[in-house]
Amino acid sequence: MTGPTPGTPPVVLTVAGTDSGGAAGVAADLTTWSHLGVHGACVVTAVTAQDTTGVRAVHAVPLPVVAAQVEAVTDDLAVAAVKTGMLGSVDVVRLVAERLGHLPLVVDPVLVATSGAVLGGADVARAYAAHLLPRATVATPNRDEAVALCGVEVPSSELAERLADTGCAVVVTGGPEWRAEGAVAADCVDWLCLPGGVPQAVRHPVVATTHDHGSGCTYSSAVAAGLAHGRTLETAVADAAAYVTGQLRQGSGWSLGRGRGPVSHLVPCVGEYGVERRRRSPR
Ligand SMILES: Nc1ncnc2c1ncn2[C@@H]1O[C@H](COP(=O)(O)OP(=O)(O)O)[C@@H](O)[C@H]1O
Ligand SMILES: Cc1ncc(COP(=O)(O)O)c(N)n1
Repeated sequence: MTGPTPGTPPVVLTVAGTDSGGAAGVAADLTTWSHLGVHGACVVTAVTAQDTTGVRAVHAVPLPVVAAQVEAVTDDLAVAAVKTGMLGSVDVVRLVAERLGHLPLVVDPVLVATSGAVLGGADVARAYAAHLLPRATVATPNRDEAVALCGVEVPSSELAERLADTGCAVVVTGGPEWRAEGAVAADCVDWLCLPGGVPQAVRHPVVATTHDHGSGCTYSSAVAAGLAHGRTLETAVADAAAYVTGQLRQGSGWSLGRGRGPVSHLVPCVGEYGVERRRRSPR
């Protein structure tokens, strides 16, 4: 059997919702992947009418249409990694677990938007814990989502440790903790824990910005790109933090929208922010 032609990019699939404001969801995933040298395929689970101030309406794509998109992609393309964003229903969580759970899988358990809108209820949180986290390579909840998944308010390091007991690696991201403290700390801290391991702090510089809508989607997509390029989880997580920090910095002087503006999805500023534009996979 012959492999792909040299230079052919790995394929990464997002299963996620759309954000009409272009900050989060499928838009964030595909732009991140175009910067990080992977080809992005997309299965749309929900259409949201959303801007920087909130979510006005959600239309769930019917389950058979979600399933047909999954089939169309997997029948034709060699998917190297999958990333999930807003799944929105118990049925879609189960579908992803059944049809895509055998692939390298980054699960961003989207339950609450930056604006506070609920994008997945308690039943969806339970379905993630029961069906999807045990099959994931890594889950990347923010602190609020980790609390919803665990059902307890404990420090982020402990949330990561508890969730890793479901069988996947976990990164509890730290952006909102920093915002809640109301003061500008020097570092953002994400907590990484491997199953059976000890939580490790992944630190990166804080960016003072109100343009952070979509940062969680951007981060988890960057992790999936790293895995698709064959990097270790630790390297993929560190690279993703560097990437999202650069994109947050690039948009920090912007004034887009009346709420929390989009994280920059423009091409990374290579020299200024120290972010490599593209690293070729050694295929
Ligand atoms: N102001 C910030 N400065 C630097 N990094 C940030 C900032 N806000 C979020 N991040 C980083 O962005 C990534 C996504 O985190 P987070 O904002 O918690 O996701 P979500 O959008 O799901 O709430 C994490 O690596 C987090 O540390
Ligand atoms: C369709 C969709 N997917 C994901 C998010 C979460 O992103 P954020 O936490 O930045 O609001 C969102 N708001 N909308």
